[in-house]
Amino acid sequence: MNDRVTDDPARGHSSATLLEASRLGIALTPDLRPLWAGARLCGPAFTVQGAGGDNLALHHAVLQAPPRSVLVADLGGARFGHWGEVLTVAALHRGIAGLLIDGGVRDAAEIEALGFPVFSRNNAILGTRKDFRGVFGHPVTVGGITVDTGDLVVGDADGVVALPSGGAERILDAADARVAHETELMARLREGRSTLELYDFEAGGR
Ligand SMILES: O=C([O-])CC(=O)C(=O)O
Ligand SMILES: [Mg+2]
Repeated sequence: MNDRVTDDPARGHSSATLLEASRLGIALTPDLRPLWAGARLCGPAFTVQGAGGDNLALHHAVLQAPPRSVLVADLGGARFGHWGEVLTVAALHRGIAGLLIDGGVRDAAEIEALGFPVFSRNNAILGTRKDFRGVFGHPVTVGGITVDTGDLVVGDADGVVALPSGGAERILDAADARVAHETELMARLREGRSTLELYDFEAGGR
């Protein structure tokens, strides 16, 4: 294992592996996308209830979230630039691991250059009001899934999953087993076996 994986609260597993291993409905809508190619989001959630078109809650959240946490913010899907380069620099300085936002962000190129993982519903230029101070640490709904503070959020090129904090260890152990099994299967495929026989899809005699 390399250092990145050792350091990784999700043991380096992909969103797809974690979803399959969980056997739960923990996948957010595919409409929440990485802001830049190669972004990987991973860490315990710190939840933020904001108001669409208003980003004061995010300015406060950066100060309240613990280091290594992922800000998980419900901005109602609104098409505004709720987050940009300035907030990214502030978040990086405080050791925040990334942002998952049901709403819009801006400054995509600058955020990519800073290497800060952001997953959002849209990119939008329009600036925001600064009126609503936000509610923190309570369950929020993002991408159709309820996320609570402490849930393990993992996002990559395929999408985002949120593992309930109480079940995360079980899911990670199941993901380890799934990866080991698939590594074995792929070795058989390289020897010339087929997916149909290895998975026994047609055992019913169709
Ligand atoms: O308007 C804001 O507070 C968001 C923003 O542009 C930035 O973070 O650069
Ligand atoms: Mg800005």
